[in-house]
Amino acid sequence: MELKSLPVISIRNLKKSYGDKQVLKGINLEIYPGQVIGYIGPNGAGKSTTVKVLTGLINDYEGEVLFYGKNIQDDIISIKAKIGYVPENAEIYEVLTPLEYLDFVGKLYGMEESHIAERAMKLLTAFGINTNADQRMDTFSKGMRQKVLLISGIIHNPEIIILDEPLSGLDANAVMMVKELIALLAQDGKTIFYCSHMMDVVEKVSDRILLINNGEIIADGSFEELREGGNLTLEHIFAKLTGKEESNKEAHHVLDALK
Ligand SMILES: Nc1ncnc2c1ncn2[C@@H]1O[C@H](COP(=O)(O)OP(=O)(O)OP(=O)(O)O)[C@@H](O)[C@H]1O
Repeated sequence: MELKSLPVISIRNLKKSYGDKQVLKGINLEIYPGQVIGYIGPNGAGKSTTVKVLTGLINDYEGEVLFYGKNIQDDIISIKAKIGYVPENAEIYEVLTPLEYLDFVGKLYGMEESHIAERAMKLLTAFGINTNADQRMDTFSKGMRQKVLLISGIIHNPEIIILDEPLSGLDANAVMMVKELIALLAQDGKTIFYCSHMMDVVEKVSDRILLINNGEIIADGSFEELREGGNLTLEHIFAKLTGKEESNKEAHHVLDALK
């Protein structure tokens, strides 16, 4: 893995607890420009909690998080302007149209009004929903809403893009398009931090995969490195490293419980 210049993000001994439950147990990471990080782990492992720390939504943690060498706690406003964030289960203002919503988001990022409308229309066209630009989003399908959310995360052309399950609800064509888009954004020098349970997608789009389990990073490397010369899929590597190779047995237990 080629490491370029200074890290965009440095996480040092990050710990986070909810009450007396520690969910991040001392995470250390350096993330470099242009990297596509696939952040994977079982349900409840701590992925969304990490993302919330990185996006400034959680600030009662131990350890340090630096963006371009600056502590995020010291300069969260200017750091937020450089980040595009697509949250999992985001609330979207459904009574608005995509153009109204994107205008609102663009203004939050300090974009010029004329610039927002032009870029929003281009992005809506690229995602194939330009004909719905003036339609209220409470009439939208799940995938259409997800596309608007994705657009709202990149409309200000951020340097760092943080995606929490961005493909949820998207059809196969849109998934392919987003996969290609992630690769192009990375070629363009953007740094991408991407949480997902879709192992086949993570395997293809990430140049570095981080596996978190019980609040600790237990694997860090390219797909080839994690495979260690073997021919396992990422799904198998995930099961092996998280000690869940018995999904077959678990499925039988569920069925037994119904009898
Ligand atoms: N606001 C909260 N209050 C208390 N506990 C929380 C809170 N948010 C998350 N947790 C707990 O922290 C742990 C990590 O949750 P987190 O959402 O980070 O996991 P995740 O890896 O994103 O999981 P998933 O894959 O299911 O989305 C879980 O045990 C969860 O119950």
